[in-house]
Amino acid sequence: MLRLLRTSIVYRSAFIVLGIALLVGIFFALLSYHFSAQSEQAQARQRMQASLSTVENTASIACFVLDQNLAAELVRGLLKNGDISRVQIISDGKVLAEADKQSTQKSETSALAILPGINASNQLVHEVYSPFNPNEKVCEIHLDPNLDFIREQSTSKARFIVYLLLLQALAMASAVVYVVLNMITRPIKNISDRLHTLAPESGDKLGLPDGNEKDEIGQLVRDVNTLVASLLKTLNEERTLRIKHAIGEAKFQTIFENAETGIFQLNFAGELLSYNPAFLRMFNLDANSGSTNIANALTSLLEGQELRLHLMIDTAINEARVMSDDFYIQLTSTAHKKWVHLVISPAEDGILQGLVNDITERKSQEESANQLAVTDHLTGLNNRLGFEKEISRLSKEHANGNAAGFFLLMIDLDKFKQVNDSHGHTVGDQVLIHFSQLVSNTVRRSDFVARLGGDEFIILLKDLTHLAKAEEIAQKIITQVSIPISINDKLAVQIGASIGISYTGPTEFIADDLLTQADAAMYEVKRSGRNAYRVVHLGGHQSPQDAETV
Ligand SMILES: Nc1nc2c(ncn2[C@@H]2O[C@H](COP(=O)(O)OP(=O)(O)OP(=O)(O)O)[C@@H](O)[C@H]2O)c(=O)[nH]1
Repeated sequence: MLRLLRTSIVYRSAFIVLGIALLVGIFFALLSYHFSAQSEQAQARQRMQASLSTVENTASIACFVLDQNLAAELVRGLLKNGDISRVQIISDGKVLAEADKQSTQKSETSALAILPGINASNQLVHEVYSPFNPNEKVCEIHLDPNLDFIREQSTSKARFIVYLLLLQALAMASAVVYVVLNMITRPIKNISDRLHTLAPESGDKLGLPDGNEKDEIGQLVRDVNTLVASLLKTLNEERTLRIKHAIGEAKFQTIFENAETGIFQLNFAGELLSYNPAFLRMFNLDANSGSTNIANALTSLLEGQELRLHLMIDTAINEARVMSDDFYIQLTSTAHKKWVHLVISPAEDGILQGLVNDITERKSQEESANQLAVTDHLTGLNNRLGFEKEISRLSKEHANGNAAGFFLLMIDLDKFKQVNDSHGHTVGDQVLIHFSQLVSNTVRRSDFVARLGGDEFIILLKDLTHLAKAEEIAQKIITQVSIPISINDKLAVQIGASIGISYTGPTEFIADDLLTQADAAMYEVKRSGRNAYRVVHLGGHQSPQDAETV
């Protein structure tokens, strides 16, 4: 029952209407019962008065002559009136005649209780006057109302009204049920059933219920159709977007997986969060390398360059910009050094994204080009540019306090012009090549040899503080260069070398002084007869051990 009330508008509305009708009916029944009791009592009094009027004359005579029989007859006659329960005729304080109905006394209390508008005090007392003298009272007639009778009368009237009201309530409830069922519930149920089977994707719409086209239900159906159409449109748009998104994702996934460029994400500590296969290939890693090794691949493989990497990360985060730099990686599995170009940019919160490309080939081409730029094409030694770069590098090393002292030997060949003049430039070239090999074989691999131009050479004897060793090398060169050089086993040419030697200590470094003074020393040798060496005494500068001027 409760479930029906909860789930059915018909039952609920019928129940409510019936309940209200019953309450209203009970209220009006009580009201009508009260008023009908009042009116019944008044009518009873009128009827009693009417009965008295009919016996007025007879009573007057009976009292005047004190005829008890007539009085008794009168009393019986009056008692026939259903509204009267007891009759007394009293003359001069004595009861002339009296009679009552058996049940009157018994039910008086209950009748009083039921009928608040009627009580015993409603006794009707009628004075009777002499038939001959209208001013002479001869007796009184006391009539008690028959309360049971009056109650029955009023009750039956009230019951009739209650029945009528109940009938009306029932009729109203039925009407409400009918109206609600036919005008509200059934159309709504039809709409609901239709909605259950509706296939909006095929363009289905709810039909307008007959007779409801212009009312609220019709409006509801139109609104539902509009809502369904708009939902369908949104669903279609979302589906299209999802498909596009899926296609896009698949494309990007393919690019991500197949790209030759390493793509990765890392956190601010430089730990990898995600990476593509190209990234693993680039760093000679694979799925078996272990997650920790992979996560730390960048920082561990860029050993010695972590500072630059973290500087890139910090700048990318703090200045929100794209940072890039070249790094080399020394892979354990291969002997060769690999060069990578790293691009890092901030992505989402706490995450950076990056690209890494293998630039080993480009780097080696660059290195070849750089090498070519600093190489003397005839002898394969460094050229003037190479020398200048080396001096500049050493200058930085000294500035950082990372350098030891070294000797600079400025060499100019003696009588080389004659070779050219006598045997031609080709022979001169061969002499230059011979000399460069001679010098290269005399010094250590870590020393630096350059041809500044023409027949001018320079040697940097690095990490050397013993002048004796420098002098020994200078002397060795002078000795060896003075041995006639055989050209194609057909010709022997004789040259010599003048050498100026300067020195710089581990801390102080003035490149121009070093070169100028070595040059000056070399010219000094030239002036003094050639084919010898001279050591510059660098006053004010730290002198080499056992320094001396030769
Ligand atoms: N074969 C050849 N000769 C060169 C080259 N570059 C410069 N020369 C020549 O080298 C000579 C160098 O001149 P000098 O140093 O004055 O001649 P030198 O005979 O050695 O004179 P001293 O140094 O005074 O002994 C010149 O004749 C230049 O033309 C080169 O690449 N090949």
